[in-house]
Amino acid sequence: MLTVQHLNYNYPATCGLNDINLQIKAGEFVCFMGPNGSGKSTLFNILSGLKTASSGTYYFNNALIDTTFLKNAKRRQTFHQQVGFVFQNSDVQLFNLTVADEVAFGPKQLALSAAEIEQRVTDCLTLTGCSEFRDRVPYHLSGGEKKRVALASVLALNPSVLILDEPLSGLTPIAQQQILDLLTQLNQAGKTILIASHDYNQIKQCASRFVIFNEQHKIVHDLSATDLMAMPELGQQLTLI
Ligand SMILES: Nc1ncnc2c1ncn2[C@@H]1O[C@H](COP(=O)(O)OP(=O)(O)OP(=O)(O)O)[C@@H](O)[C@H]1O
Repeated sequence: MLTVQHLNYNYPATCGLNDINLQIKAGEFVCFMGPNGSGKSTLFNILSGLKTASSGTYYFNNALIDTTFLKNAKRRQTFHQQVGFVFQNSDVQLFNLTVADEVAFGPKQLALSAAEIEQRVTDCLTLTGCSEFRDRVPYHLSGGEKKRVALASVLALNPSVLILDEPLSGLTPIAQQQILDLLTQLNQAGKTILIASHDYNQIKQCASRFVIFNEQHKIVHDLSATDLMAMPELGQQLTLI
């Protein structure tokens, strides 16, 4: 479904990603871990089409996602429908005056009927437990509520892949568990989930695969949750990241 080959990304003064190779199949739940600045957000920006690689290739469902692909408005829109991105900072993502408008924003770009849009909004707010604050200003919500609204707004496009950049950071344990339960439910319903997290003990309850970066912006481990569980020393290292 997603194939990345020899991918590099260079910021003006520093390396962002260093020869990344990755293949992700539909239905996987993959957790990306690594020290601060190791490249997780940079990779997520590329996988979600917000940046393009400096070199190397990224294929989504056999389409090469490069600047030429992303310049085509129709293809770009279809791609963004299929690959949803929940940003690390919800305030960057939420810009509408009400929660309901926020969730309706994506479907409105798809030329759906008003009834279909309302149905999607209601369904996504229910799924994420946000119905009770549908008329509130997103900016005034708590961190956990904002995160669930951001997720609802992405789900409203019904993407097959969900990419979430540290969705648990800054949330209370209860809010974290709500997000994890929701992601598990979405994965069981067939969504492919890619998540960045610093909390191995928490994420190991739901991820089936772990991709670990090092400080040189390279992938140093790519292994199943089962294989990782058989490596207690590595598991211990991950709890310290
Ligand atoms: N906008 C930017 N301009 C210049 N350098 C950047 C920019 N964004 C990231 N970098 C650099 O690219 C490298 C990878 O950063 P990235 O944000 O992808 O790491 P990360 O693994 O997501 O980190 P964290 O866990 O702290 O979120 C780092 O060296 C970082 O300083």
